[in-house]
Amino acid sequence: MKDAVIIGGGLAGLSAAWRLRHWDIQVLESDSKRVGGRVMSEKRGPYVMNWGGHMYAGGGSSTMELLAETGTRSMRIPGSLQGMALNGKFLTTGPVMTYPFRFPMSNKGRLSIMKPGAKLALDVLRYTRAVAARPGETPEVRQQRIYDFENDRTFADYIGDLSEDGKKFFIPVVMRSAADPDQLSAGAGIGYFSLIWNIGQGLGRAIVGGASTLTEGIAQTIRDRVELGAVVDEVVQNRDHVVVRYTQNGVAHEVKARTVVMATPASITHKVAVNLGEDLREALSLIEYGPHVAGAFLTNETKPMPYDGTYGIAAADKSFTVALNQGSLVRGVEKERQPGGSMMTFSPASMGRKLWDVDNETIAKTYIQDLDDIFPGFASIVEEARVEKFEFGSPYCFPGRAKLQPVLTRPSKRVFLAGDYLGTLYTETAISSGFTAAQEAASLLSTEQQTRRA
Ligand SMILES: Cc1cc2nc3c(=O)[nH]c(=O)nc-3n(C[C@H](O)[C@H](O)[C@H](O)COP(=O)(O)OP(=O)(O)OC[C@H]3O[C@@H](n4cnc5c(N)ncnc54)[C@H](O)[C@@H]3O)c2cc1C
Repeated sequence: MKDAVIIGGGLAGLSAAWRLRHWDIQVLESDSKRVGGRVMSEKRGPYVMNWGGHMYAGGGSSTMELLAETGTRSMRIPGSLQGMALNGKFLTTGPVMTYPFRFPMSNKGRLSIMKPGAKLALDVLRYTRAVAARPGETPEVRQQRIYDFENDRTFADYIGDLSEDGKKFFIPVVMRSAADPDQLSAGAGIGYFSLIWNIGQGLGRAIVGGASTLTEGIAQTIRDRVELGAVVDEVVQNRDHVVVRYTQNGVAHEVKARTVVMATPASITHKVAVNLGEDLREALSLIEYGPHVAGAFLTNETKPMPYDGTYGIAAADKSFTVALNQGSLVRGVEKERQPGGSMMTFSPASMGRKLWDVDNETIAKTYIQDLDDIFPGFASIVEEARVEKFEFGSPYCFPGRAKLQPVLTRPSKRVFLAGDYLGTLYTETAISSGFTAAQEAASLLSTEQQTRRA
């Protein structure tokens, strides 16, 4: 019997595995080629091509703890996070509040942005005050308050009708959540503006050598205990052990464990963990994810580019909502501009759904064309391009999500849940929930070990 079986080799599962590595563990990952899940990057010389999570939490976070424990280096993301391309102009500096006056636009268009902009600015202040950490409270209490903020209506209901210019300005920001404005809660939408306008607060670091350095590094440490291509079909919790059934290379397997960490997306956990409490299984079935389609482009320019010095570039009227200059990480440490670069684009929510059935090569061409519209000449410098699709791109906070949180996070017996759907900070939630699940499993294992010895 294993001490712990960890199901899912994404960031949550690997964080749990890392903390449980001194026990007799096994990690079961359905992908037959790689661990990492929605963390996916590949190195190309000094550059990194990236398709998944790219911005990580800083000081005081579980992410920083994991990076320190695993000896993984990170850096503050260099470059502006507030680039924006609209109506043929690219802005990258100055307060975002001044952008409506600096983009080419009719006065009527500008005026139509002012009213929702002012309303949002006030509510961002209210949000920032409401969600600030309070002395003595646990992270769980704060998390519940974040979910509770304006959780009774959608962002579309909150913001009301927007002009065409207003839509270009506000909707791409909200859609980065992987939800459309009529799916996302008003509070989560306001939270996104708080994140963007307060620039980098929360997630502002990058992993040196690419995000997969972290996930592959952990997998390497526990390599003989990671099973790839192992699709878990059923998890049954019993009084003193858990039975895990999985299929690998067409062969059915069964493994017994004292504890299990379920670090799969919520809908898979719902399907597989067949005898968790009914209310918990129902809560799992209600979690919503939006898709992400992501493109990565390695470039071979030999001269400075207009986006040097900018990391995040919001785009309106394009096939992606945001372009992320991965080359910025090299720019931030070089003395002289070196040749080459790396760009990432992504299309969340309905934009991703629109591209879902289009073949990846065509999507890559569309992305390149759109990047070329913003940065003329871009198409001629692309050396390598690849698109990846993520069905469970990101979980998002919808109206009513807040009331599921107590059920999802209540203490369990032997099956402990982990994954980004348990909170609102994506990779940071994945890691912290992995740590919590590992701690609960280790605590039970230690108690039972002492009982057996006694
Ligand atoms: C394009 C994109 C950009 C993003 N950008 C950011 C960002 O900048 N910052 C940020 O913080 N977050 C970002 N995210 C989100 C972030 O990547 C995720 O929050 C995080 O990686 C989730 O980790 P996880 O372990 O919870 O889930 P996953 O990574 O989904 O891991 C779950 C694992 O379970 C495996 N699995 C599924 N079913 C089974 C089964 N039946 N049996 C065994 N294994 C199974 C999967 O293959 C997967 O490896 C982004 C995501 C995408 C797609």
